[in-house]
Amino acid sequence: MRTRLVEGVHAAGREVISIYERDFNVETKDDKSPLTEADMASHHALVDLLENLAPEVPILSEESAEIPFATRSAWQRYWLIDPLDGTKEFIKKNGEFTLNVALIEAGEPVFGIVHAPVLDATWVGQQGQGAWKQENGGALHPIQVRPLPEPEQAPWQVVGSRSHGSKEFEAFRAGLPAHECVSMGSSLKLCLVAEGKADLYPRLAPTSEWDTAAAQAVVTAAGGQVLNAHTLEPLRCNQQESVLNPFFIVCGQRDERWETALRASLKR
Ligand SMILES: Nc1ncnc2c1ncn2[C@@H]1O[C@H](COP(=O)(O)O)[C@@H](OP(=O)(O)O)[C@H]1O
Ligand SMILES: [Mg+2]
Repeated sequence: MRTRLVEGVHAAGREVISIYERDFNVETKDDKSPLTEADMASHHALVDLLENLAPEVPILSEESAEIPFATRSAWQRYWLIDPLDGTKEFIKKNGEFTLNVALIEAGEPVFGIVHAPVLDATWVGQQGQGAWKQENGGALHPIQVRPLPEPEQAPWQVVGSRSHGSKEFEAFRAGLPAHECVSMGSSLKLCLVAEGKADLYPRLAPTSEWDTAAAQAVVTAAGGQVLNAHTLEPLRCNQQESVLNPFFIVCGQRDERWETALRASLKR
């Protein structure tokens, strides 16, 4: 099943690339966010894939999200997909966009695939099994989060959005010890933490559950955590009518030094 899912997501990625490499239309959705032909092509390819592989499991996609909470709150397990995360990066043609497929069980992302077709990289995480990365057509290899370095050994690596910063994010950084900040689009930021290339991704700005679920499964299977920035409890899906996430932070380990900076940034 895992192999067929990864192959299917790669096939959807090839459809996305064929649109990326030519001129494409950009529409504006009701929430003012952009939508391209590629978002819809990927949505249809992924829905076909999942309906073929597991017809009994319902699907919630960013591009077909009008399912009332009264219906989906009864779902014990479902697929949650973001066919194209980082649409702004897709339009800017910087390659920093991803296809995202998560399996949610009782609100918890237990399996996830994140695929970046231009970068030819895929991350997979499965609860109880582990996390892996595949790049440049090679085999899947195991990944894990890294221990938080002591600041005198190496600066912490902090990742932030390329297109959606916030004053809370800047306030958080101001309270940290020595660190470097890298900007990146889409769910790739969570994957950087999962593979031990970054230490923290504070997302102190809005996102939706489909933006994070697949990569949360990768991060947690790699030994890290995706925590509500206020409660420091793991993010859960499908708990309420709104699909918006709370502000959150992605980390390898909890540590009093960044928790103090986080509390201070949220009080301002
Ligand atoms: N005001 C807002 N409300 C909800 N989600 C938002 C938002 N502004 C940005 N996002 C989410 O942030 C994602 C991009 O994140 P980043 O800036 O880290 O690349 C977008 O994904 P899409 O590209 O799938 O729409 C979008 O879902
Ligand atoms: Mg998205």
